[in-house]
Amino acid sequence: MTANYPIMLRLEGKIVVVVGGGKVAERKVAGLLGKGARVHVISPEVTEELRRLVSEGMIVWLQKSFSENDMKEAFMIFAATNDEELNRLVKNSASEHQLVTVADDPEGSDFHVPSHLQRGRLSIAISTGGASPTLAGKIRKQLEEQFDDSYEAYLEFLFKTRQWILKEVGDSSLKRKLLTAIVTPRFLSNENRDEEFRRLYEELM
Ligand SMILES: C[C@@]1(CC(=O)O)C2=NC(=C\c3[nH]c(c(CCC(=O)O)c3CC(=O)O)Cc3[nH]c(c(CC(=O)O)c3CCC(=O)O)/C=C3\N/C(=C\2)[C@@H](CCC(=O)O)[C@]3(C)CC(=O)O)/[C@H]1CCC(=O)O
Ligand SMILES: NC(=O)c1ccc[n+]([C@@H]2O[C@H](COP(=O)([O-])OP(=O)(O)OC[C@H]3O[C@@H](n4cnc5c(N)ncnc54)[C@H](O)[C@@H]3O)[C@@H](O)[C@H]2O)c1
Repeated sequence: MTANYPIMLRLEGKIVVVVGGGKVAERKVAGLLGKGARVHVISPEVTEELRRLVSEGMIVWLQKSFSENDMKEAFMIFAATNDEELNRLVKNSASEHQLVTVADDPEGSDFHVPSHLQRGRLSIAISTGGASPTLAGKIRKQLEEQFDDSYEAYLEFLFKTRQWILKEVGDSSLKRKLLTAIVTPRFLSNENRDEEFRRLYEELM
């Protein structure tokens, strides 16, 4: 088996085409919301939830059967109909430069959607390479407990404080000590991180 290459994609302004409007399409669309993508759903029928998103202007629905022209501008394509042959046609109609995932053919897909959890700037993705999406979901739930909501504020502190250290601290040994110290329990579970950082800085200076 050839290993997959994991990346975090930025979809701002990109057109993402979802062919099919059923339960799977609905889940994939849910994962795309808030990522800046322009989502186009191509399907004669869509679920109630997808209709709601259309009426709120969150996604565009082309109420029709799939044709090749529908995906000319697409950066990324989800073939998610309940028709195996049609899903394969979608894959074969795409250019080599378009990323296509086929809902019922992991081996024939360019990428898989991983299970995912987000805590502000922290993003954790889990993939089983198509072996068991259920296991991926189970691991996500375990990680959601380990990395709880408090990580969002902690990551903001790390971001801001790291930027400050990189800009203000010239001495490379002190810089390394500070960057290591902020990633310890002393800062993870602390209400007054900024104050604690000032104390640490004075200790190490
Ligand atoms: C992670 C997640 C993301 C998302 O969908 O956003 C996701 N599937 C999720 C759930 C889920 N999917 C299925 C079940 C029913 C139980 C079961 O079959 O296990 C459940 C469980 C549920 O519903 O809870 C059925 C299923 N899935 C695929 C097939 C086709 C096949 O295997 O041939 C079939 C059989 C269809 C049939 O019955 O014929 C294929 C794919 N599903 C993937 C992703 C990609 C591989 C990811 C990986 O392996 O890591 C891949 C390859 C392609 C892709 O879609 O990108 C999301 C978990 C969210 C979470 O809980 O966090
Ligand atoms: N990848 C995954 O995570 C995953 C999970 C479960 C199931 N699946 C597979 O995904 C497929 C879809 O499952 P589902 O539960 O969403 O099915 P569904 O029956 O709920 O939806 C199918 C959708 O395809 C649309 N469709 C049918 N013909 C079309 C055409 N010619 N052009 C455009 N749209 C068309 C229908 O209107 C409908 O909206 C199945 O093959 C299933 O095996 C994948």
